[in-house]
Amino acid sequence: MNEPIKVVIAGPRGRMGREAVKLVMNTSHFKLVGAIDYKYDDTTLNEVDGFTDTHDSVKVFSNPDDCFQELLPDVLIDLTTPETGYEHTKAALLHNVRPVVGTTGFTDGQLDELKEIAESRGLGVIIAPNFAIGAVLMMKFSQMAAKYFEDVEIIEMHHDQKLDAPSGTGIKTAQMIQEVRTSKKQGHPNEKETIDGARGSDIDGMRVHSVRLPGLIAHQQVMFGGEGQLLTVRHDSHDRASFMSGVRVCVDTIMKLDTLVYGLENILD
Ligand SMILES: NC(=O)C1=CN([C@@H]2O[C@H](COP(=O)(O)OP(=O)(O)OC[C@H]3O[C@@H](n4cnc5c(N)ncnc54)[C@H](O)[C@@H]3O)[C@@H](O)[C@H]2O)C=CC1
Ligand SMILES: O=C(O)C1=N[C@H](C(=O)O)C[C@H](O)C1
Repeated sequence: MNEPIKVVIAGPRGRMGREAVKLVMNTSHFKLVGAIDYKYDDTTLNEVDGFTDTHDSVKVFSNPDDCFQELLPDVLIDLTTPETGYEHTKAALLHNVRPVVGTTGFTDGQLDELKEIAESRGLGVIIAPNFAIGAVLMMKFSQMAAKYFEDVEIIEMHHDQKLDAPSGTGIKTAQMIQEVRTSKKQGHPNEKETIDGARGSDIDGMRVHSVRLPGLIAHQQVMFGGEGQLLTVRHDSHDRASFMSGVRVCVDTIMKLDTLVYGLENILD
């Protein structure tokens, strides 16, 4: 029998991290060997609020280098914050650990740098702004529609604890649309914002609007306007469990990659 894939999770106490801990613990060919958390250094996960005795073999580290050096994991799943996630991803690669990154908010420069490190070491990295299969389809359907409708506005809606705006999904959707849409500055040429930000952010002339409200989880609506018609493509994540089948596919796939893949759509059949 093959050895299980040894996984470390960064951000285990977070909303996504807790789901990922469940996923890894409940997948027979994955083994959760460690966690990275800026608190609880040198403990085991069962000593952390909300975890149980079943987590007593999961070592917690605050320093990612110590974690990778001691545990020699195969894969890091990072679900933290933009700057921390970038540092963890880089550290993982330098220790020959393959990162599956759900954390959003990386800059283009950071993505380029991580790709270069990954390729120079022949290691896979997956950076997936959205792990939900439905969200990937929503992005692909939007890309299909954008071939025929060049006027598009993206409305992404999230819980009010989210740090980055626009969301990773909003940016990725705009980038996928950009691949097929003739560049266009939308709206009236003389349009003027009388209050800053009224028209949202601007990606290649498309507008991206970010809604943040308690009660929301993760939702996005892409609206296409044409003469006498409106097309809306929408996806809703009502539960963070919606992201976990994508995380599982990434952990399974990453062992076969030797470069950086940005977006789950690139590894799905
Ligand atoms: N790709 C996807 O499908 C999804 C991505 N996300 C992204 O995942 C990230 C996490 O989201 P949530 O779980 O909602 O956030 P959260 O705020 O609930 O969790 C973040 C966790 O990171 C931990 N953390 C912060 N700094 C750290 C450090 N230096 N070392 C170790 N841990 C540290 C915090 O303790 C916290 O537990 C965000 O960037 C979010 O945008 C969220 C949902 C889905
Ligand atoms: O922070 C979140 O919650 C989410 N973040 C990701 C993003 O920025 O797109 C994915 C999903 O929308 C949930």
